[in-house]
Amino acid sequence: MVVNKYITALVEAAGVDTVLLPALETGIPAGVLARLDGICLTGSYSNVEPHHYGRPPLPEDCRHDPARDGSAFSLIRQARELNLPMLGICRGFQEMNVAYGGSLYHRLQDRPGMLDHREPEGGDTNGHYHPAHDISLNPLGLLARISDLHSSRVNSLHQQGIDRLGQGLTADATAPDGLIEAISDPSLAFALGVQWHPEWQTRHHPLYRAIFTAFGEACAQHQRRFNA
Ligand SMILES: N[C@@H](CCC(=O)NCCCC(=O)O)C(=O)O
Repeated sequence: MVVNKYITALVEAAGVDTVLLPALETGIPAGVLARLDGICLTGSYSNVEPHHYGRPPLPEDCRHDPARDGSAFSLIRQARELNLPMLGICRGFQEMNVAYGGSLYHRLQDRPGMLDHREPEGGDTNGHYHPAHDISLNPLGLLARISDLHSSRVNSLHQQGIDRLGQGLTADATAPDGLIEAISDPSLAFALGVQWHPEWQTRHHPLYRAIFTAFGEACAQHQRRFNA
């Protein structure tokens, strides 16, 4: 399943048609991605299983999704091989970092000096996706290039976060507590991951809209080069 806000942002702000791929623990079969022009890895309340980054299991009450892990890591590997545009959001951002050999912190709110990055308790959905903390953008990163911004304020709905940055990734933005909030792979045409949720009401957030617009442009360029 996918929450409709992702589809709305992809159609309205990226201008792309969408297909949903299944979560398969054995991964997405080779050849599927050659027929696509980009992939968007969405958020999920489940967590990447720590054995993927060499850490002990999380507590029993933490939600896992091995099928999602299997699909995501096969999609990221194939997208890198094909230089297929890739946008990772929240869990998708974390999957990208792990796929590049990075690792994750768990329960950021329990770590000294770290902000509580979870969504506010109670309230309505709009409140959950309200801007929660500032980010500083790396002027050399993809995010700064596509948004022309030095800083912004973003929503926050997560308790895991990047510990070790994956090999070959650039840290494109950081939170006030130093947590990496955006990553990119400069060796690919377009590979961007963000810890927050830019799919939420892209019409009202120029940074969020710029992310999807740039992703859509990268997909269109890929189609012109490879699938015309
Ligand atoms: N489980 C991870 C990732 C959290 C995440 O993706 N949250 C958003 C889910 C709802 C949505 O898609 O908006 C973590 O806790 O860090």
